[in-house]
Amino acid sequence: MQMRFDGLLGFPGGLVNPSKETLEAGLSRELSEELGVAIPISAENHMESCHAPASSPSSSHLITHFYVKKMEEEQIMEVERAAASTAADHGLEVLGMVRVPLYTMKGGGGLASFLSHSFIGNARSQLVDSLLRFNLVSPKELHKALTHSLKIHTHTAEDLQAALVLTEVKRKQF
Ligand SMILES: O=c1[nH]cnc2c1ncn2[C@@H]1O[C@H](COP(=O)(O)OP(=O)(O)O)[C@@H](O)[C@H]1O
Repeated sequence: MQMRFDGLLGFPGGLVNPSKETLEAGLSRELSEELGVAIPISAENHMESCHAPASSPSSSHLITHFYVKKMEEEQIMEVERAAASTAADHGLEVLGMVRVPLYTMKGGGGLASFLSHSFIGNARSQLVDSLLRFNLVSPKELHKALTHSLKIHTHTAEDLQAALVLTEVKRKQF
């Protein structure tokens, strides 16, 4: 996945005008810009399509098309290297590629912690669905990780409150 320009986690991709190019050609183009390498995409890689949640008036008419492509570890490492060195969007639209930890540690580190971050649109559900569909994590493990994520989320809210108090003290000083 990637850290987007807006600080949210999401998948590489972008806007495609279907009257100008096919969805797969558009996705390959976007991947070249964001990952720095050409990755062929075919209709077989298509997983699902749905209306994008209306976060802004312009996004209310968008349909998201989700694709998954399996790659060898060496290919993934090549993508990671290119994404940080040759990708046109690096440091602008994309702040960095991130791997998804597929393990959960006792204290909730790993997948549970990863899933408690903030994601764009329904990217979290797309991730969970893919992990289940490709048997990368068992339903039981995922259930445990998500339950733990909810607990981490509560803790994060408390932590944010504490950080907010810090700014209040500073605000009164200036
Ligand atoms: O990885 C993703 N998963 C699910 N939905 C996404 C993802 N990335 C973007 N979206 C959806 O598409 C909308 C437009 O995304 P964005 O503003 O990032 O467009 P762009 O990537 O073409 O610049 C978002 O509001 C969101 O609903």
